[in-house]
Amino acid sequence: MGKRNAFVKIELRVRCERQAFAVVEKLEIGFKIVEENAGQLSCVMKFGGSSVASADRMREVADLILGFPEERPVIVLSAMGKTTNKLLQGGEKAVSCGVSKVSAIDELNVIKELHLTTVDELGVDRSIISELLEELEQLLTGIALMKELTTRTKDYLVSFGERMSTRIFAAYLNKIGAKARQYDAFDIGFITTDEFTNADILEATYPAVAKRLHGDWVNDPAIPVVTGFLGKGWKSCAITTLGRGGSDLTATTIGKALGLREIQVWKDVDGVLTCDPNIYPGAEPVPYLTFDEAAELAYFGAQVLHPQSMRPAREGDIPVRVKNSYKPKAPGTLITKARDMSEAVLTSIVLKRNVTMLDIVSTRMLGQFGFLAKVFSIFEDLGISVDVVATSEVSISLTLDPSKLWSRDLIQQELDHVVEELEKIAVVKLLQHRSIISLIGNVQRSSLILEKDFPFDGCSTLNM
Ligand SMILES: Nc1ncnc2c1ncn2[C@@H]1O[C@H](COP(=O)(O)OP(=O)(O)O)[C@@H](O)[C@H]1O
Ligand SMILES: N[C@@H](CC(=O)OP(=O)(O)O)C(=O)O
Repeated sequence: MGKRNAFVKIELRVRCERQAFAVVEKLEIGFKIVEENAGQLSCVMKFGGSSVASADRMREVADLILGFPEERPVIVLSAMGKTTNKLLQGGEKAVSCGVSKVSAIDELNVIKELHLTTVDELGVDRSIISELLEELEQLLTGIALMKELTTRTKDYLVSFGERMSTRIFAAYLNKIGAKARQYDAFDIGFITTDEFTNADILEATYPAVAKRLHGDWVNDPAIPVVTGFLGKGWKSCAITTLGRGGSDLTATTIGKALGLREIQVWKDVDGVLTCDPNIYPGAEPVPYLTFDEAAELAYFGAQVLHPQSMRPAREGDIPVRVKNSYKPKAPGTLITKARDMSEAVLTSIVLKRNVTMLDIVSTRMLGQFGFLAKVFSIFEDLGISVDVVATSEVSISLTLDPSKLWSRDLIQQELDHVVEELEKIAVVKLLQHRSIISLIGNVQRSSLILEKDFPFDGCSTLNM
């Protein structure tokens, strides 16, 4: 089958969104085409908000990228600094401030100031973001008029951060003579579920993104600068986001889509550390991790990586390197499929806060079968995912996974509903605002880890 025909077929499938993710064999054609041309775009470099927080930082990041002339990277950027938080805070204020006060919202003015100053300091044209800034103010006015901020509107609102940072950075690269092209992820095939604020990437994304980025590169090579964090809902066709920190997932998705050699995520720390440096400043970099370890770590609360971001990298078997954009020479952390575990004992300690716990006890079920099945079918019916579970014959203690919700807190209404349903079969105790401390270590040596961390006098040696 000719290359062109193959792409036409894939495009038809992508357009027909309802069927798109069911046609796995078509994806293979897409990957083969990319493989034929391997060696062109070589890696992904993702820079988080702290790495592109100002004009100076953008200059440094540009120097860093151009300091690897042998690479032909795809660049993925987050919003500048704390822009996403500011957009959300601005949106919340707009709900209650009244239409006439929108232009005075502090957060709107801070965002305008930051982006216009950056544009001016980098010497690029203000016109690349002026329309977006106007559209942002109009959106906030719309929110003020409606007096509501839905999750769909939230996603549209926060998209301005990445849409502006990528436009500014691509314009700057062009200005200094490194030909670059800006892309909005939602326009190049990032197709997601319609779960606003926490959408999942659908399979149809991979061939669509590969086709667009690879096709443009072959026709007219220019460094692609892609918005992290954003997608397009497959039913709604509206802008979606991949959950907080979702630009890591954008990067690994592009890495897999194009079958690239390496995915680099550049942060403001020396890689993945032994624990959160905000809790223990003595945390040290972990040189090597497996995809599974990194996924566990992210899932159980290490803010450094998006919980879903390891999946595409693992599926594509593409190494992920976590590096410090402030200290590019630091070795960082290399995440791969396997590593030498012979010396590994305890790799990292992770804290997950604001966890909701349920103690479910039913003595009526003693000696009966089906208790666990009944409990879990309630969670299934209510669409709530369970995190950690400990069971005995008549009781279950479990924690609920808050990661599917923007605020990382289950909303009270949902909890009341769960408890109401469970109380039909058991006595239920709800414990909120708990924490989980997870030890990510070598499972083969778990007894040694427990012996060292929890000596039998009952005193934990954990120092957190
Ligand atoms: N185990 C950990 N290792 C490294 N950083 C961690 C860890 N746990 C929490 N962090 C925090 O994660 C931050 C980096 O993640 P994030 O802010 O999402 O980066 P970026 O915005 O640059 O992508 C660090 O500044 C650090 O404060
Ligand atoms: N800007 C988004 C997406 C993101 O990935 O950001 P960062 O890379 O700065 O964590 C957020 O703040 O969630």
